[in-house]
Amino acid sequence: MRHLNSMDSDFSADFSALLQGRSNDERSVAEPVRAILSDVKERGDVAVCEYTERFDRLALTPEALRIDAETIKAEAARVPAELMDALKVAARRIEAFHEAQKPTDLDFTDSENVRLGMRWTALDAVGLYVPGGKAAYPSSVLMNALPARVAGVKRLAMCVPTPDGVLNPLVLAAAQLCGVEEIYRIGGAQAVGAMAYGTQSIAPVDRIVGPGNAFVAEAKRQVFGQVGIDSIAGPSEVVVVADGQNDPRLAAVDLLAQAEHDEQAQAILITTDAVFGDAVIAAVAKELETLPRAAIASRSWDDHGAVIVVRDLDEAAELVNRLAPEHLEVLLDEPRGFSAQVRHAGAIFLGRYCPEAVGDYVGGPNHVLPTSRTARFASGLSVFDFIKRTTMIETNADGLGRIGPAGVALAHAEGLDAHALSLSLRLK
Ligand SMILES: NC(=O)C1=CN([C@@H]2O[C@H](COP(=O)(O)OP(=O)(O)OC[C@H]3O[C@@H](n4cnc5c(N)ncnc54)[C@H](O)[C@@H]3O)[C@@H](O)[C@H]2O)C=CC1
Ligand SMILES: N[C@@H](Cc1c[nH]c[nH+]1)C(=O)O
Ligand SMILES: [Zn+2]
Repeated sequence: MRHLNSMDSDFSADFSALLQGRSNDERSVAEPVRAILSDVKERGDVAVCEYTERFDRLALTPEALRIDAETIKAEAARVPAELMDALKVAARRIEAFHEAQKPTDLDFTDSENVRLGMRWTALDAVGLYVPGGKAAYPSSVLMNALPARVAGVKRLAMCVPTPDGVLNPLVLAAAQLCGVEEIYRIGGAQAVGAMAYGTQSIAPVDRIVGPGNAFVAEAKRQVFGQVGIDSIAGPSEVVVVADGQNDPRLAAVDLLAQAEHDEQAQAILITTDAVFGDAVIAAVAKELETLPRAAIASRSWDDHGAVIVVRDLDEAAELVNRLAPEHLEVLLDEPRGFSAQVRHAGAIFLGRYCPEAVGDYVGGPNHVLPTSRTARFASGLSVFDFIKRTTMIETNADGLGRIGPAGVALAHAEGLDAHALSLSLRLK
């Protein structure tokens, strides 16, 4: 864990090193991912099966890649009723929030008698990546599938790794709840490749969405162009901004809630109170003594964690904007003023009673969010990832008569005479 203080003379260099640190890690998986993707592209199912045996310790044949309907039903039926109820609470809230995002089409006739429009159409086929290497993510099934359903996508194909062949009943129950029936028990770069290029038994999709570890995130980056992707949603990150008026244990568990996802996850505390910062560091160490996933969380905290002491909240906001974190928690009495200064963050959690875990499960907004500072230009998963725009122009002799001459002039200026003729021959 790095312990920085903005008043120190070497702060600027240390902070830059913190910004740089994780992107170096990410680049290291680019080559292995490239090799896996090209192998899957070339050899299809056979390659997918081989990588699944190697990385998930599961021997498969092409016929067994897909989880059959009977198995889905039987596994989902094992989920206790209380857990099913919890899933439904989450699903209801996620669905309602995404329903509210649906945009309206444009259709109007302007003053020059030209009718203009823009209409939204759902994608035909989408691949949903649900992570499952170090933890199972039923919540990510909901976050992926519900916006796609709300958007009206026809075909939803889902990939979820099943290490050692162990199926997660709640993951399958969540898929069933969302009406997802085409599910493959594969993960990692090989699953992304299979959905992007298609194999003998998996038809290609038009866009791949969903979170995953560094291999999954890099694979999505590399298949972009062949298919669309949502964003780079890699190993989780949180920045917690807190004054000294918080319980150090609460800030500590918020940081660990992120660290326990992955050794590559990143949790950063920014505080105006140095004594509080020290108390949080001690509280993290104490929690790690008993946390079941301490092995993962302590690697993440040691390698990528940071506590940054700043002069004031304005400086905190500046650093948050440079970090462009996936998640930002604002543990202040008046969080709105602070959050108004933040331009770059995937999702913001406001107030002392709104930890990020609210958004991971039951808040409503999506938890599939841009990582590695990509929140500078990217956004979390939403209905917009499952729809696309088509623009429309309709006019008649009158409308063309009004706007056509300017088009003819521009066509001549570009030296494109057929363009000019195409307009001028229609002008009276
Ligand atoms: N940014 C976001 O919105 C979210 C991110 N996450 C992140 O998703 C990730 C989930 O990670 P995992 O549990 O690992 O599941 P995962 O499903 O993303 O990755 C497991 C797969 O990684 C591949 N893999 C593992 N080691 C490999 C190696 N040495 N070479 C090639 N491939 C390898 C395997 O194929 C395996 O199937 C975490 O980092 C978590 O923070 C989770 C939810 C939301
Ligand atoms: N924290 C994860 C999401 C999550 C799923 N389950 C628990 N947490 C992320 O958004 O990166
Ligand atoms: Zn989480």
